[in-house]
Amino acid sequence: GSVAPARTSAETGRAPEEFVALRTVAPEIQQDIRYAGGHNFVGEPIDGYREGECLLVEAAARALARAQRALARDDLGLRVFDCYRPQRAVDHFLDWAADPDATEGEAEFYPRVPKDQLFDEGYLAERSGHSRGGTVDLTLVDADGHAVDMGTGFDFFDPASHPDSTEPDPAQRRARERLRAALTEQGFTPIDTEWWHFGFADEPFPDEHFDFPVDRSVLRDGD
Ligand SMILES: C[C@@H](N)C(=O)N[C@H](C)C(=O)O
Ligand SMILES: [Zn+2]
Repeated sequence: GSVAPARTSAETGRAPEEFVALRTVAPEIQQDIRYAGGHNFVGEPIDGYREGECLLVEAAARALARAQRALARDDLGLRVFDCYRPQRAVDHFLDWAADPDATEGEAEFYPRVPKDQLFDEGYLAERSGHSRGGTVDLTLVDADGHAVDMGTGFDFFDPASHPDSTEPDPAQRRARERLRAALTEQGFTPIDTEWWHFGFADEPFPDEHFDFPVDRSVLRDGD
């Protein structure tokens, strides 16, 4: 008999088999998945985050595990804020950006850049590398597991968060360079606007933007 064609992720609502939970590959990496809860620039849980769990393509997860091991030799570690991001979450960001009355997060996250410029200025993307499963937002933690001071916080959309900004003090700038070195050594590429954002260069799905939910039950081993 004939073999049925493989059904796509869009048809099944499940993740391609390349996706894993970072927790299973690198349980020592801290996770604070901000879009699963209300402490983010929108001020509410973001569409598609059924749980606060870092999902990534396996090659990127293993590269992060190597970065974590290298940093541990200097009593440092990693904390991820976002990993795979469904397209419906990006669409939630777009809807939020179009609503001039939704300004709850302005003081904490974008006090100097008007929200209608966040996409044009490169702080948000209509088609994000996060939806391909190889991109991460993350910071350093110290030996006590506390976040290292990077000068600005995660998702502080502002020129001071540009990795090469001269606004942070020397220790903060060194911390950004340490994070950047740890990630680029393992095959990740930084961007110009956000010190916390890195894309895995050798990604298996360079042209896809997935929309399955953030939920371990969509993974190959999740049922
Ligand atoms: C929203 C922020 N955490 C981020 O990831 N920005 C980049 C540009 C993106 O949305 O891909
Ligand atoms: Zn990002």
